[in-house]
Amino acid sequence: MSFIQQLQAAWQSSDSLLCIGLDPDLERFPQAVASGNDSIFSFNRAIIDATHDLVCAYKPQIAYFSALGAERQLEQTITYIKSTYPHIPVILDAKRGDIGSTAVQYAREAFVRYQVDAVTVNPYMGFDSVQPFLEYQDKGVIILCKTSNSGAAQLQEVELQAQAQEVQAQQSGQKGEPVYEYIARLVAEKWNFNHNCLLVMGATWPQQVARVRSIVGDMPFLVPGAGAQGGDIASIVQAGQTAQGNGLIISASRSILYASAKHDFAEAARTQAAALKNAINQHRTKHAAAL
Ligand SMILES: O=c1ccn([C@@H]2O[C@H](COP(=O)(O)O)[C@@H](O)[C@H]2O)c(=O)[nH]1
Repeated sequence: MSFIQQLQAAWQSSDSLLCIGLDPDLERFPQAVASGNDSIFSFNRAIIDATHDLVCAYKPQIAYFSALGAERQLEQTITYIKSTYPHIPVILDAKRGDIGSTAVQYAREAFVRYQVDAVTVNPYMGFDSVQPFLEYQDKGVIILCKTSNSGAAQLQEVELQAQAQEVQAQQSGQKGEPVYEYIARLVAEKWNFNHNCLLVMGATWPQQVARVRSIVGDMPFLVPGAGAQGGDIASIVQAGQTAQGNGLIISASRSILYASAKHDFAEAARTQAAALKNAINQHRTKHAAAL
């Protein structure tokens, strides 16, 4: 089964577009969890068990594990999801991008070592840096397009103009195409030959999400920035959903993981996740509960 098919099945069975980001930060763990062995895995497992019926995906961010030398606990977390809730796709947020020979190793790291279903990739170094990922036809390759952070505008909003037309365009005051739109077009028209590409579109940019939706058709978007970064749920769902009422993997990490710093953290995470799932569904034109 391809990643896109797996995602469609997960959207349908969970009736949810919500993804929970697994960004385990020891300093924010409840004391009883932080002091145990394998505390990162124990924390993640409690969150996963409390929320598995509310999500269409989980998204571990690799830096939170590798910074502590806790790759073993990342493997344990992924294996736990795959063995206990095999219908839930796992997205590794790694934002890899390097020359082709190194990209081959990054793709192996994600898809062979960690066995995840999809990985985030930075397109800045061009096609040869993304190609090794695209060759894993049944895996998802989620390419940064318009990221959720405020600094994203510094590069991704820069307007491009074809050189021959540049002077004419400047004279007429005509605007060029922003970099993020160019990336969206490039991915949709040239890189998606295996039908395994998705785009990262930050929840903090609803206008840009609507614009890119009009360029790439039904290509799914990973939408980080709901929750702690303040992305507006109504605007993002209205801007990004497809005619089928899906097309979005809306991700939140800290607002769910750290809803409580006490012994009831997993229960509090469930309450937050359920509220976010329901808020998203309120703005979907079509979803299972409404049919
Ligand atoms: O554009 C992007 C791409 C990735 N991220 C990642 O998502 C989570 C967001 O965490 P919150 O606590 O929900 O803010 C984090 O792992 C980022 O590395 C992003 O924020 N924006």
